[in-house]
Amino acid sequence: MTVITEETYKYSAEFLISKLPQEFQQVDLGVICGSGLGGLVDTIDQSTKVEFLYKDIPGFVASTVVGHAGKLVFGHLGEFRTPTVFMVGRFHCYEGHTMLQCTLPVRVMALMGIKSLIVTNACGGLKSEHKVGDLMIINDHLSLPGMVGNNALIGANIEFFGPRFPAVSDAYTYALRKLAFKAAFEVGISPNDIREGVYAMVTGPSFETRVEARYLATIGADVVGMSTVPEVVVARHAGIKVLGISLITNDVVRARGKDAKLEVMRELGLTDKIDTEEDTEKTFANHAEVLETSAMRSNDMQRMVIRYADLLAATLI
Ligand SMILES: O=P(O)(O)O[C@@H]1C[C@H](O)[C@@H](CO)O1
Ligand code: HPA
Repeated sequence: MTVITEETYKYSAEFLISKLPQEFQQVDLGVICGSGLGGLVDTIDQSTKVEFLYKDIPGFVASTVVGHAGKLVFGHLGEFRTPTVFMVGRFHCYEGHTMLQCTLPVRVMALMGIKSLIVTNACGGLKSEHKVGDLMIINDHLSLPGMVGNNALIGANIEFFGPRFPAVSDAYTYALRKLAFKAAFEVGISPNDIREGVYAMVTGPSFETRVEARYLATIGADVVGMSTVPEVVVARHAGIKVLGISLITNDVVRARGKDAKLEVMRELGLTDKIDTEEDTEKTFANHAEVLETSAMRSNDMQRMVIRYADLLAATLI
């Protein structure tokens, strides 16, 4: 396995800087586009944008998931033309990449000067009040892998980026969350369609079982996904402020599912012995539905991110 050291990050950043025009050698904002959400780069000034395929950047691994283009794009975002670097497609642990490989681009962005990062993702909603297509501003996360030994910062600490024991109890900056809601309302997103809550990370790639989904909801999660948290932890370690936006692309199964015993009792006419009625509702998560919902809502999310970038550029946060 390739060893990733401080030099690896610096080498990647120097490679990019050597190929970029002056205006993008230092960038202010980073954006990580989740499943099906890469269309944001079609909204930037196409005449100045510069693209690199991940496979051509030293240190980067390949992106293998449908809906993740696999390119790093530099461009001007919004009316204030904020110099921005976009990851169009991210790396996930379930692709077989380590946490260090998945988060390498965040440290490269840190070396290129970003002070602020927007992470977006597609996720499953765990709460009955969620609707498919709702947006959620992340206000906290629950890292299932991180809690059981797969934290993105495991290994020798690179002091150059940050301290051995960084605090992440306030990983999602309050002022940025406020700015994101302001941006959302200003572009016409209804308060009924955007929420604030907790993102739980699981590694995937299998979706949750029904009881896993109930468990996640019980321990405090509002939505569940397979990414984001490692990037956020590494960004916070490097002192980068983070805004997280989730798009609820599917309703995660919370029902108990069909009860085989009851069904057979019904079939044999033993109905007088049935004393409970089980919930038989069930749906199955699938990646096609995730991409379909992303496509449906990506326009709103793009307008919100553009407005947010302008509000951010106009403030001192
Ligand atoms: O990159 P994100 O977190 O948006 O991708 C989600 C999680 C899985 O990779 C995939 C499941 O459909 O979409
Ligand atoms: O239901 C889900 N579970 C986990 N990850 C996801 N990413 C999109 N939807 C889901």
